[in-house]
Amino acid sequence: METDKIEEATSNAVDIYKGLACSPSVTRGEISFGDNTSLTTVTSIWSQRDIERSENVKFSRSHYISQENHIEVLARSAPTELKSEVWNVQSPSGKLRVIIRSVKSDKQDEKQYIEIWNTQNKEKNIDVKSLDIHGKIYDQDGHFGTLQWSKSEKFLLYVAEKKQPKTESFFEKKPESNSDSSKDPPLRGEEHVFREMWGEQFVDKCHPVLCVFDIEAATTRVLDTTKVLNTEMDMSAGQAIWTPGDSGVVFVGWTNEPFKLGLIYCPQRRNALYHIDLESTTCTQLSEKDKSVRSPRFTPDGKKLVYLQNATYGPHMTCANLIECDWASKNLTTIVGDCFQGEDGISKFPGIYSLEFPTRCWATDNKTLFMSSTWGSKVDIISINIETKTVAKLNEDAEVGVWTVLDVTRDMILASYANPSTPPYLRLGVLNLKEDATYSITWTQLDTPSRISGIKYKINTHTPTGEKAKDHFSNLKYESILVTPTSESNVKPPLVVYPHGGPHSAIVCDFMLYIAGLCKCGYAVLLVNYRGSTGAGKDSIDSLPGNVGTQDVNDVQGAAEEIIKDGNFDKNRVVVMGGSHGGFLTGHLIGQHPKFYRAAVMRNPAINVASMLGSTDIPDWCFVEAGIEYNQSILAGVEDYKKMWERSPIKYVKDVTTPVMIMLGAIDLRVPPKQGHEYYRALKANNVEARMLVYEGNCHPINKVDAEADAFVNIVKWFTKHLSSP
Ligand SMILES: CSCC[C@H](NC=O)C(=O)N[C@@H](C)C(=O)N[C@@H](CO)C(=O)O
Repeated sequence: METDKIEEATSNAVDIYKGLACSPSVTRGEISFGDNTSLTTVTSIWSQRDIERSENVKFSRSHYISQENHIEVLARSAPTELKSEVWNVQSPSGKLRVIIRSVKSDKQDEKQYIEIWNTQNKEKNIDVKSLDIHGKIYDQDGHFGTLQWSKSEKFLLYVAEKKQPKTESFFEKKPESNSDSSKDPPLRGEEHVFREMWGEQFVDKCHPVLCVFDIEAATTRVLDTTKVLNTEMDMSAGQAIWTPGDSGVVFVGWTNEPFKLGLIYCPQRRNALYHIDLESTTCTQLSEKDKSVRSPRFTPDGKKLVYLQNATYGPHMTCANLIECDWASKNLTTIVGDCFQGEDGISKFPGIYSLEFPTRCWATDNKTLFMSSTWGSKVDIISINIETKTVAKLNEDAEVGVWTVLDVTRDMILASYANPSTPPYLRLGVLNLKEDATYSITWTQLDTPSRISGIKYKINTHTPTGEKAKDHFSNLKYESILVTPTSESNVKPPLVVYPHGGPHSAIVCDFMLYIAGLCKCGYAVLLVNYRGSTGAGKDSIDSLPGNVGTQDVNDVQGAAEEIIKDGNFDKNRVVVMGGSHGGFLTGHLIGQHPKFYRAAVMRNPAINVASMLGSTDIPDWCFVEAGIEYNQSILAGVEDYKKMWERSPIKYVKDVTTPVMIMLGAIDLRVPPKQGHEYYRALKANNVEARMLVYEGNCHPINKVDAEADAFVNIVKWFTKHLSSP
């Protein structure tokens, strides 16, 4: 009986996952205008899981739109699969396009090409290796990657790996003396020197440099950014943009010394904004010292430069400030500063929580920009007027979900919208300037949304109560999202409690494959944005470091007990799952509330912060979240290790009775797999049922198509097994 039930549930999970995995996500969108200004083209790039090929397939779509009186979709192109495109960027005039193509040979060695296309054909194709001046061109990695046309359309600006000298063994036969010794001789004995890279998922990114490609000459110049005023700066460069008139480049520079910390998901790394003049090659720092900056953008008239900034070190993601640099005077002004929740809760503007501005983000007024920003448990479109320093929310309250601004040009805005029951779809809007100098948007759906039936969701607001209100941040509110199956059955669905990772991130009302899948399998899912999550004010974020393992655990448990008290769920059919810091919280929840959860699943869990310190690419995280101020010269002492252990789930493993399934990415550099092994051994030592899955070739997210699919079905199987047993 029980086995049949498990088999049936597993088979059902496979079918449900296969169906939902076809939902594509949009990665880029661009509005363009042909010669005929009445015709507008929207080009979008999508990514879709292909389980049979076990890869994410990329494809493009086009919508052809008339906007005579209103926006009307005249035609849609069929999806076209994009093979091997790393970048695809149209020139400012629309007459040219550059594609960076990466082709793998049978021997799996990768070749890259710079392709220049006009509207008829491919004009140029350059083998990057033949330039012999830099390594691999960086992709759109969200931190370094850049590909920009100069306004003149004669040059390209991109980021590539710095060229490395050739190396050879000490024992290599020396060349004949008459051979050409002018070439750089290979360095002997350097083959095995450790080259520091930028951590998790950036293992091939060690030293990015800025490159300017002359299209006519088909030659590249690597910019020297080592001399900042009179100091020698060994830095990694990225996020580069042309200055007005193409006379220089503005870029973000990360110091490589004293050592590199993991960069992905960590926009608090110490860096600065620099300007290099292409004629004099002088390099000057634009931004304040000891800050973390990102996403520089010039106004269309070139008079102002804006960028996002927050404190360095400390919580890895926090409230960002919008800084304006007057280009003529280089004077800096804070346009939007830190925002706090205080007594008003999350209803008022909580501050800017975003990794970047859209590539094009300005209205034609040269002073209003549009961007997406996390606001509580959703993502809204906000406008920021840099003249009046005012912020406004653009999307209607009724549409609670995730709005992503993809492109803004000629007072048109392209965005995608999604929510837990609706995969992302495109909306094109016209910006309408109102009398109060703010904007409204008239939207047109470019596609009919493919809503998934049987799923409903709502946002709940929580305030710490009772025993859980003992900490001195108990005035701060926090949210959860309850995603529920809408089946007519009067059987109460089992509840999955799901704390997010980070901890300074947020789960938002997006379309999430696992959550939709669990819901279609009959589970309700409670996604908890505990205090310390982004999108709820800087005071909320600052409340958590030093209190992990208690405050966040109490918030998740408090939300779960509140929801169960409403009577819609059976308190004997509650399970818990989480990844990374969410796995950390899962361990705490089953250790501190041992009889509350029937089963648990952890993905790459942080188990023992003390033992993680020496092997993670984010040692700063171990200090900061344990409440210890960090800088890169700090060395942990006994008391530091004690504090880290005290805050870790391993401290409570002796009280765990809940069966646990651990899923590990074998090449995870963020939370090394040995963390999961440590917990697995401790559970087995205490005769607690434990199952461990190790996914070779997977990093911290475990998001390779086959691994992600396998993990989902194993999760459903694990929960079914332990909810079926008495
Ligand atoms: C975007 S939040 C994660 C930022 C944090 N980075 C630096 O400190 C981090 O990687 N934390 C992990 C321990 C973690 O919980 N990661 C989350 C979110 O990426 C996860 O679900 O993997």
